[in-house]
Amino acid sequence: MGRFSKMHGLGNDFVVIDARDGAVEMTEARARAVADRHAGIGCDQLILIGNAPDADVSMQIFNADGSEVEACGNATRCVPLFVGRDVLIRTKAGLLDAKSVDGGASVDMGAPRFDWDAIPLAYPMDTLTMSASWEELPAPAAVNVGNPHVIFFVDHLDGVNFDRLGPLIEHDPLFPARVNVNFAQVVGDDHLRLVVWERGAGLTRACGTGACATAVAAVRRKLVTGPVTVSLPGGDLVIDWAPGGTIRMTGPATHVFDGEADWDRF
Ligand SMILES: N[C@H](CCC[C@H](N)C(=O)O)C(=O)O
Repeated sequence: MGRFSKMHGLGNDFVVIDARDGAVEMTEARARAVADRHAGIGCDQLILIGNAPDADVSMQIFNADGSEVEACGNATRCVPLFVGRDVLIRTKAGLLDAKSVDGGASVDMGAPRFDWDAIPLAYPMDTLTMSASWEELPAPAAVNVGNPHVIFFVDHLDGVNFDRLGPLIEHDPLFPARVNVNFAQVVGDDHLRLVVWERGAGLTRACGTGACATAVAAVRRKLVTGPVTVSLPGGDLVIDWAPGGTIRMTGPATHVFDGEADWDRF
């Protein structure tokens, strides 16, 4: 039997498995089965916390579709709560420093990347204003914050067909690793609204890396000045970034319940 915690960041929910005392073999199929909201435990992402030679813990991230990915902002804020102290976390995207704050955590998410082949895109392109468009959407920006994001700034979020445009863009061949699709509206000089269609998970109530990527793109386009409040359907995050620096994300983290499961049954 293995211990897990059900946790979430603004309603973006996770099954966090403790693999520090014994390895848990995670496959795409097993991650999908655990994440299944009818036949499994149910989550947007499955998080495996293990040991690391160069950090307090390691973190592996699996989307609900089973795909293993490099970064998850909302889950990163849950790790100090899960471990019980401030932690340095080894991830596929690098070392992340996560510190508990009242009701959540503040995380240094590292430096954003903008080169077309770092997003990645299938061919060279300006990533501040991409020479690509989808139906009525304006030309987007693209940012990698450990994982790939494309960001559309629209005048009004109401009326955007997320369920149709999200998967269409997620799977566009311009994005060889697929992409997280961010739909943003500027509501103040330090305030954004954001809805995210997540790669491998679909519409979620919040996306931490999406908030980071969108705030960075908005600062680059001079649409806002930092620190930026990003209002997602599940609540607000504060993102602080200036050109040349790393991204500081601050926001809630919630522990719901603990459980035990026999992972060989999934
Ligand atoms: N769907 C993302 C991973 C989870 C990101 C999100 N839940 C967050 O809080 O950053 C991807 O495939 O890159």
